[in-house]
Amino acid sequence: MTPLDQALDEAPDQELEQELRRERAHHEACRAAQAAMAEGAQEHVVTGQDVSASGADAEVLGFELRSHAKRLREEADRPLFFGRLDFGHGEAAADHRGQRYYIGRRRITEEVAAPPLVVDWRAPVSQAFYQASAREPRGVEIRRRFGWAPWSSGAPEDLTSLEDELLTAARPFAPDGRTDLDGRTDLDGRTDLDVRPGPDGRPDQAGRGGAGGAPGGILASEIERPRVGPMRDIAATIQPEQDDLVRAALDSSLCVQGAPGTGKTAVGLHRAAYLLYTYPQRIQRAGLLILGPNPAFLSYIADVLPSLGEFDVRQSTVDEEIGRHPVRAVDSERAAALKHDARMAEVLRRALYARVGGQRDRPMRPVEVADGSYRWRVPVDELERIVAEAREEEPPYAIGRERIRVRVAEVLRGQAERRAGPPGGQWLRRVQRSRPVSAFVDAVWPGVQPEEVVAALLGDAGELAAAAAGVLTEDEQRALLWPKAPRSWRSVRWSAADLVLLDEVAGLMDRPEGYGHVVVDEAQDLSPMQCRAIARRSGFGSLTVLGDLAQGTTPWAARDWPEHLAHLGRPRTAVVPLTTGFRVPAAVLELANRLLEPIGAAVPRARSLRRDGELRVRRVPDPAAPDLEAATVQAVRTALTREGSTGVIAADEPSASRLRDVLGAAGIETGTADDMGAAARVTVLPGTLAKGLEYDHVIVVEPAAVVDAEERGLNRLYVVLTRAVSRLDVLHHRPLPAALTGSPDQP
Ligand SMILES: Nc1ncnc2c1ncn2[C@@H]1O[C@H](COP(=O)(O)OP(=O)(O)OP(=O)(O)O)[C@@H](O)[C@H]1O
Repeated sequence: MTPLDQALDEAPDQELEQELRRERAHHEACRAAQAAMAEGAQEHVVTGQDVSASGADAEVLGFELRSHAKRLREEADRPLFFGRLDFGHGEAAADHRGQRYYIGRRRITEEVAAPPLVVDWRAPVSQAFYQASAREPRGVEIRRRFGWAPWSSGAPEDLTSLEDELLTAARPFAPDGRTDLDGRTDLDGRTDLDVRPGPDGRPDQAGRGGAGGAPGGILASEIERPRVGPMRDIAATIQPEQDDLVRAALDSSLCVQGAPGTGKTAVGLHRAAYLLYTYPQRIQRAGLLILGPNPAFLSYIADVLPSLGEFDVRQSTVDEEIGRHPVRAVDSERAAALKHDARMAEVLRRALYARVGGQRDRPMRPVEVADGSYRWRVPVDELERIVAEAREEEPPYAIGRERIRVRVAEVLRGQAERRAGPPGGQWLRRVQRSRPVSAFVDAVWPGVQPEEVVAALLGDAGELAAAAAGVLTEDEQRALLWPKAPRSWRSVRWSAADLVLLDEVAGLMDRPEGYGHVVVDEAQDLSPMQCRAIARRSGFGSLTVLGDLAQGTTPWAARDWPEHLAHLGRPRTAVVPLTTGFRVPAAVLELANRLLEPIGAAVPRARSLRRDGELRVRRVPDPAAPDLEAATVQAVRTALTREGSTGVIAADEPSASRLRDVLGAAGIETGTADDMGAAARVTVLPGTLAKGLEYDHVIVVEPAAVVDAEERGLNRLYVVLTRAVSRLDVLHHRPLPAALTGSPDQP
């Protein structure tokens, strides 16, 4: 029994009604304050435009204030809080003794200096809302959760229920955890509901790891609500072990190994919002980047941060980040795998630095600079020393060039100084840029483009052999070589994997400006070379790495975290498991978990919080359907009789588009994975795009074809089967993959 059920059981209805009325009144007050805040922001827009110093300033300031005002207005009809904390009077309550706080997505105040009507969920005091338990109440007497009628933009919010957990009891609980304590609480004379500690009378239900037990009523209905459209935030129901990750300090990098549906993506996004709130200066200066696997996934998660009040976060894919050129060529599987191999980093480094020192057939000559009636001269042995030293220091390539220039000029300055006293800064700059010095720099440390280096390497067997000696076998070198050298590096048609190589070389030349924090989702799928590209972009910042080794589907997917984290430049990062599943119902998870052994990934299994799911496995033809297409139409029609979204997942794009046609012919409107905004309730997608997404009802068509479609087909099937929130239909004509039926209790 949930606390609310219990409360309803024992508290007279009118008492609950009265309490709801009081809370609605508080919400009205918050609403009014929020409207005033929005109005204030609007006034700032006007004054901001008037007072700013220049036209350009006015434009920037005006834009920012306008967007802030607009955001506040847009949030106007959303419930403004989801929780409440009533602190007790004991020592543990510290500064919050006797205080009551409402917790919401945004801070709301009547005036700047007044205590807030609603505290931001990310504020330090709000942490108790997520972490306090009967075992460790953190000074909290009552934690209240609010249940709102499903909210949709434009409709007024409606508070329909509330649920209290009594964390500090007046008398000790009985040894079996049950108690007949009344727990009557009277805070400020405002709360007079009879509430008993925890569901089942168990005081520690809300204890740490509470997510492993049966969730309470409001949490359960949040987890089990039907899904429609894009992903939503979980600020109201973050679980303690998720909260630990969300609130980890900015300086520490994290790696989360989490089974499907354990909330990795949700944790990553809420962590981003937390960091922006907690370290505004550091993060806003350096920026925060969220990396996802593909545009369909990015459009699925796009609304979460804005709904938490954060609009200025870059959400992108690795391919987009390193996309210096459009992709206009396709590699063989072998060549692509080699280009993504970590050994390429060394080959490229050698290829670039092979240019340093000048050409062997052209001996070095002294550098001579004319200066009025003088002629200054740097002899060859000195020049050789300068180049050797700079090379040994291994600076980024572009900096190496400047170092040579400065040091040669320095020798010349010494000579001039001995003759005529210290020359000025202008003299030095002129010498540094003089033609003989520049010609020397160009000869011994030539300026190059990354494209030039990569094209020369892949287009010339001799150059590749020199750079890859002892690193790649001859056979591997042959697989990498282009069939014919391009006429110029400017005309090369680059493949996706070539862009990774170009980024590596660009990174050797200049360190890219890094982000303050990068959240990397589906990180198991990155290649070592992609990991290096991310490491370069987070040099002085930290990383949140989210993934699941069992869901690795690329040819280069990670098989263990420590090695992968080393490629990401964070070798000693702790790997934290998440195992409580919030998406996939137990019956479905049990089926999917059968794949874990044949997949061979050493990962902890998920335990589902959901008991409500349905799983149907149907072999076609059967009396009701002559083939898979007819069975799919039937399954979709049944799915449409229920609430929520439906995803039809086929092995590849040709089969998905055929199913789209068949469903269209049957009068069923369908959408594709990347049009989140579309009205269609049915999405048809290939297995390759299913990663990270979820649908209430999933229909998997021909699992054996999913397995056959690619090298890591079993991993792909594991991903595909774990997309279902409530119901999974498996339709097959071919026998099911043995890995699924292997266990005695066949589906
Ligand atoms: N604490 C929570 N309260 C309510 N819902 C939650 C909670 N944690 C996760 N969820 C929901 O569970 C679902 C799965 O979460 P999410 O997509 O973040 O999992 P994931 O680990 O990234 O899954 P996958 O590996 O399959 O991509 C989402 O709908 C998310 O909103």
